[in-house]
Amino acid sequence: MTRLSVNINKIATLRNARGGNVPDVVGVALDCEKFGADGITVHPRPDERHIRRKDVYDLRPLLHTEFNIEGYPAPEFIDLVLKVKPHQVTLVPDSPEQITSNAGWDTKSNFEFLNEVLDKFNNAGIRTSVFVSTEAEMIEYAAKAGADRVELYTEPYAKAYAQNREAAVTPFVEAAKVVRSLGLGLNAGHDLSLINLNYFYQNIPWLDEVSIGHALISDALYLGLERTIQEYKNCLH
Ligand SMILES: CC(=O)[C@@H](O)[C@H](O)COP(=O)(O)O
Ligand SMILES: NCC(=O)COP(=O)(O)O
Repeated sequence: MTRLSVNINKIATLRNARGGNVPDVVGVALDCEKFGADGITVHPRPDERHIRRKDVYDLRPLLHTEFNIEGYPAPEFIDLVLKVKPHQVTLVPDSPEQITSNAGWDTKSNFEFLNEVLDKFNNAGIRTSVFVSTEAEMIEYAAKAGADRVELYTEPYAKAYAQNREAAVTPFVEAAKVVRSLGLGLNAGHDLSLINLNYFYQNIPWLDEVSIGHALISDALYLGLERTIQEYKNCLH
């Protein structure tokens, strides 16, 4: 079964546009679960432009499904994750000023750093995932550094899908085979949508999890949150 983790960053973006608590980030997360989400993903960025540290603490005791926290492992992030103890932490190589994630880790150059950080989370019993491109060497070094899973950065797939979906998915299928041969779990995310998700899944049915936010929350404006989550789940079988 491939699990759908709903990324609720964009709900926090909307809330932060005004000073109050509308929409209620925790309430929306609980509704995502009620409507069939298998997990909730957040990516607290250092400037708290969407998810705030407080949201992460508020969410933890109330969620019934898997909680995945993504981010760059700066000391404050490591401290937050170790205190909150989510089911999974996903390490992303973003610098603070980035608009959004735009690349996987160079796991070879950052091997010692990743190894040290992964050790901390592994010792705390938190499942670890490392955001990577489809390059086999990057996946191999993520495994050597101690990751339980990798998350394939799917923006290149999403961008190339309209032109030639078979060519778009091929490097991801090859990478997914490498991941499987190394005994790692497999996640994927970034710009997955109702347009491109089912084809990705059909080609890589051993995917453990997809995390989806931007397109899913945008679709919910038209379809409503409950129907949207059901439609994304329908893409995963
Ligand atoms: C790690 C990743 O792929 C991102 O998609 C990210 O979690 C989204 O972050 P923003 O919502 O800040 O663009
Ligand atoms: N890890 C990817 C994620 O959480 C959501 O990415 P996107 O769907 O907002 O592009």
